[in-house]
Amino acid sequence: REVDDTLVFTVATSETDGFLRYQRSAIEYGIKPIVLGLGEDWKGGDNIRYRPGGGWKVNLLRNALEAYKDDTNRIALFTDGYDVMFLSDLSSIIDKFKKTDARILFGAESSCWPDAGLESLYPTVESGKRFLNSGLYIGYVPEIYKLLTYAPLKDENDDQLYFTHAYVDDKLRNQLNFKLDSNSEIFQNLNGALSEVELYQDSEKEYTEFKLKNVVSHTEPLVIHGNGFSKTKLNALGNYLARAWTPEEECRHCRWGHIDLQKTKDAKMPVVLIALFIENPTPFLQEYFLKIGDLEYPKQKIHVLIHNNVKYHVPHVQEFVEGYGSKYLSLKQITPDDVVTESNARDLSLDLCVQKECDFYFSVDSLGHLDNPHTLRLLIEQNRTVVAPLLVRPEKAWSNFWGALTQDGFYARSHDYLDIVYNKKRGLWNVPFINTCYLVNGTLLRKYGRTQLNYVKGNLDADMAFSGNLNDLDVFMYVSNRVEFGHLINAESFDTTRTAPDMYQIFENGRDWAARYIHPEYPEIFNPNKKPLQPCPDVYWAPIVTRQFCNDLIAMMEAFGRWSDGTNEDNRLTGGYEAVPTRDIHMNQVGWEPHWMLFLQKWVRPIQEHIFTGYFHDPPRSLMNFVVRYKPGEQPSLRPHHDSSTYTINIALNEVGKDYEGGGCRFIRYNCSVTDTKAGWLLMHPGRLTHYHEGLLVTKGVRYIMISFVDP
Ligand SMILES: O=C(O)CCC(=O)C(=O)O
Ligand SMILES: [Fe+2]
Repeated sequence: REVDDTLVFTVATSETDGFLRYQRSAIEYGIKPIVLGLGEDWKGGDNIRYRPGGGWKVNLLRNALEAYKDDTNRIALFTDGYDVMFLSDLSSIIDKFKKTDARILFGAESSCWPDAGLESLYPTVESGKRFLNSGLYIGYVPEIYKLLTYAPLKDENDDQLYFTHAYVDDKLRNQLNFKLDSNSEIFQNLNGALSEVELYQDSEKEYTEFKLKNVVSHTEPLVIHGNGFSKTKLNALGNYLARAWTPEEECRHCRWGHIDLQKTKDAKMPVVLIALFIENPTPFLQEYFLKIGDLEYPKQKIHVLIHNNVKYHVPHVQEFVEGYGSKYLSLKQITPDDVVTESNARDLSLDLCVQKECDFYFSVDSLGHLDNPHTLRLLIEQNRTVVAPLLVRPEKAWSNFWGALTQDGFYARSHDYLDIVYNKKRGLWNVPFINTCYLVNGTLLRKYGRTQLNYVKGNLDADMAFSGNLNDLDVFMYVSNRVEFGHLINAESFDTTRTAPDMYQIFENGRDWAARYIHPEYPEIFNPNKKPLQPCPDVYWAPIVTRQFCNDLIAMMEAFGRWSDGTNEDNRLTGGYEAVPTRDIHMNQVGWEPHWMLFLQKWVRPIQEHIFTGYFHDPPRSLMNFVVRYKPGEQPSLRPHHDSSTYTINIALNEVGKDYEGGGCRFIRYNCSVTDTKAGWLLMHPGRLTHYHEGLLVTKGVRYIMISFVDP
């Protein structure tokens, strides 16, 4: 049959990511291209725009067609191999070709290249594109053979120019019945036509798939060519086309090449170099390291390199190195004292990976929290040259990839960016820019030396330089959101001149703040099967914050140090007078009032609503929020009083019996005391009338509590 007799040719010297995509699209539509040049050195010259370009392609094809040159009815289809995808089966392509009545049909484009001087020789067209592109063509073998032999062509000469000369020669064009596919009935060259193409869902077949339509010519092209500067667009379209992603089956190309390591013995697992970069002060760095340490992957297969550029973080790095360092195959540190730039450190880490004969290179910046301990294994199993786990700032549209680029290489939003970031679509996405965390196959590092693959490119930041260089090398960068991998930290307002700076991160990094500072048993108070603890009548008792919270809050106050003097005069208050003074520091004195108010709203108010039912006040109001210090010789107790509050919370910040002796709170009307307070637990009680109370005598050590008079 005609379809079976049709010869499909491409030229590819190596199996680049683009070539694999080409082959997969061919398999999808049952097309079996003959690949010319595989494994050979490229002999087609340095033709960037039409790579792979060059006369060599033509000469290879001529040799391959020699045997068929007299087959009058045999058809041959030629496509480039690195930047092409099939969008349909061969019979549709042949049907459309036959309708053109041409014996040779080339794809068309809007610019006359490489010799713009030939423009005037081109015949005009009724509609569509006027100029020839040599990336895609089809024709009957005898005519194609004549075209390939009409003049001599050197390997390094330009093939497009060669074909153009033939086309603009009226006699030869007519003799060969040589036409251009000006309206993209079959061939869509993307360069210069980016705004003409759209994806659409074709639901006519057995199942829905994404197809391409040209909205200018109203055609549905069957082969697409991401020539020249349009390759990022082809990469974006390629996430859907050729059934890579379908509405029914979602990410079909996720399964291509996927490997399974779940049953692989530890000793057989690939060797990974994990490169950790702390380039700027970063909140929640201890948790970042814990998550690295918790990755479910044999540490005996992991080399670690840490580049820390921040003095403030030296103890955090040290903690990780002491806790985990000896478990890894090796661990190397570049410290702030070494004064190595980010790009240099990153380049060095690639070199180290090669030196260590790594199978994979895994880079994780301090902003990337890998909450999923399987991340490393899952990314290896995905089996791509470069793949990043999607990381997003919680609740924000800020992520570690860009879906599209502007002309000058900066961020542009792609049509599906938000769908991916919000996980409305899950899959594996070929994108032009990634950062923060990614896995690179070690073969890539061995294929390209550090002069080609590195973190330097003009004045660009290291991450943009790396992505730019990968783009230049035609290496695909995938980002995966097949599962949740983790999230991004926001370090924009992190101020390490403060004491306990992470405590101030409740707004920017709320999720991490809560994970570190909210007591893990906080939710228990809402457990319907449990009765809230009530040590005295209408005095409730519940865990709310962690020990770290308590320690950090004390540290903040002690670093500030200006405890009130315990007299009745208090110029911090509007009236300037305090009837029952304590030695204390207010939250607003350490710049922590807004943070505390959010804490009251998010974690204290729900307890109040749960316990004292029917009272609602959201957000809670509180003018008096302070830490009290009791100690013998200063102020060891507090005389009986009412609080000016609807309800009061009183959080113990340190431990009786360890940090101090005595202390506690006595509710006089009930003759009931809470003396076995627990650090991180709050007492909640009404402020007035019934709950007349006093602070009991501290006999030894220092007692700290945190007080708020809510809704005064
Ligand atoms: O020492 C205590 O636990 C009570 C403190 C108190 O009542 C207050 O600061 O208003
Ligand atoms: Fe009080």
